[in-house]
Amino acid sequence: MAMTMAEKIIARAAGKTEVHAGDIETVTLDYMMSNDGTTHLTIGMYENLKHPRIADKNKLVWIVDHNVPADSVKTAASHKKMRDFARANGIAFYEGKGVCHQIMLEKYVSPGQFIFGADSHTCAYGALGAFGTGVGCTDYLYAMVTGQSWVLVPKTLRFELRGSLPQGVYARDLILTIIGKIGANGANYKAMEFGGEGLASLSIADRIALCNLCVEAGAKTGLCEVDAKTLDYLKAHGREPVAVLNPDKDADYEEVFEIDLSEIRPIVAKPHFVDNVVPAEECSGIRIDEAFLGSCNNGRIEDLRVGAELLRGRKVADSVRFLVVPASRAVYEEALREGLLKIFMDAGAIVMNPNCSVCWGSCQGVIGEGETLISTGTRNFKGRSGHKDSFVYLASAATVTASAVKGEICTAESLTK
Ligand SMILES: CC(C)[C@H](C(=O)O)[C@@H](O)C(=O)O
Ligand code: SF4
Repeated sequence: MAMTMAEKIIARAAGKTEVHAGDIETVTLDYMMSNDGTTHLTIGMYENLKHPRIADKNKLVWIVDHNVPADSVKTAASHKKMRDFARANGIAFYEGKGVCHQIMLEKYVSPGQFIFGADSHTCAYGALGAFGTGVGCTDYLYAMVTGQSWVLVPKTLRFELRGSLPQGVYARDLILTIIGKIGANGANYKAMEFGGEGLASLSIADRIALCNLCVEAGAKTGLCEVDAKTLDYLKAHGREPVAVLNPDKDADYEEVFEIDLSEIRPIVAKPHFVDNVVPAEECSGIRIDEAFLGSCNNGRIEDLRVGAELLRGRKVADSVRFLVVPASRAVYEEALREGLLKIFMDAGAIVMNPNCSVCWGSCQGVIGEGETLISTGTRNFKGRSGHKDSFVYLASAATVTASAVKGEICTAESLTK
């Protein structure tokens, strides 16, 4: 029987020729990523096990990215716990090198893999045709000890993309449009699969932004079909695909959405929910105190190029703190080489070290009572980026940068008019 991408990848991980939505399978993990959000808790549980053991240390990747460099004595202690454990057990360990998902995509993820991350946005790995999904630290611990876990094979929503995005419209606008359409629970425990001729027009950076936010519609994972762009990206990063597992033509989808990319427009998600989306123009004139360009969703070199291009010959408004945070050290170095960081600094932005920054909202750049942030981060929940009585709007790199210049929410198009 025909299979979706999710079914094919799970079948491979389960060592079977066929699985289908609704089956429960035991799977072998290809990688298990964990960050400083919860790893200290995992270690605590591990140390209480009667027979602690690690199934395969080479499959573990631990990354300190949320609160790095440490912002308190408490954080320093939990980082130390993670660092010491990683060293003692030979676990790949990164600290201050970038946001976990960006590092995974640059260095580890390959099509066909089944990957756990102790972080909800692990679904981003579908940009490269891998099944990535977020788990809590108890499930992580089980996988770390046994090398295996279980998965209920999800149903799939298919997104058939046509055409290409208009100039000045980005993958962030596309995924916010989709989330607005299906709602924050619209894909609960389902796979969101992206294909169709329009996919070819989306870069790998676009596909990462697309898959990364699928969890904000409740999805178990996001998946893009593997094509020449995927293989080029892998090659450029020195990797081969593990298995190209594109869906069968007559696979069984719960629903198929036809999306004409040329109809997508700049979108803003208003406080305090990601599916609270409106055309960006409807937010015009809302005063902002801070703007953030970064995160695992939009902190790649492509996003920094968009921001820097808009800032050429312009200044950040006096009333705005504009935080620019490359998603990884590789992105930072590339931005440095291309002269983008100089453009940001000359315009008055604050360029910071690669980390989750104010997307996470407990490290740096947090906003105060009554303040408003426009952000390329992933979430705008109440208190997400600072005080419980503050406001977070989500938008593309272009809308965020244009708003930083104007001091109020505006589209890049309105700035250049
Ligand atoms: C800290 C981590 C567990 C959390 C997540 O699971 O996503 C964070 O990265 C987030 O974006 O809210
Ligand atoms: S950048 Fe934001 S969404 Fe991504 S891992 Fe960090 S806190 Fe989570």
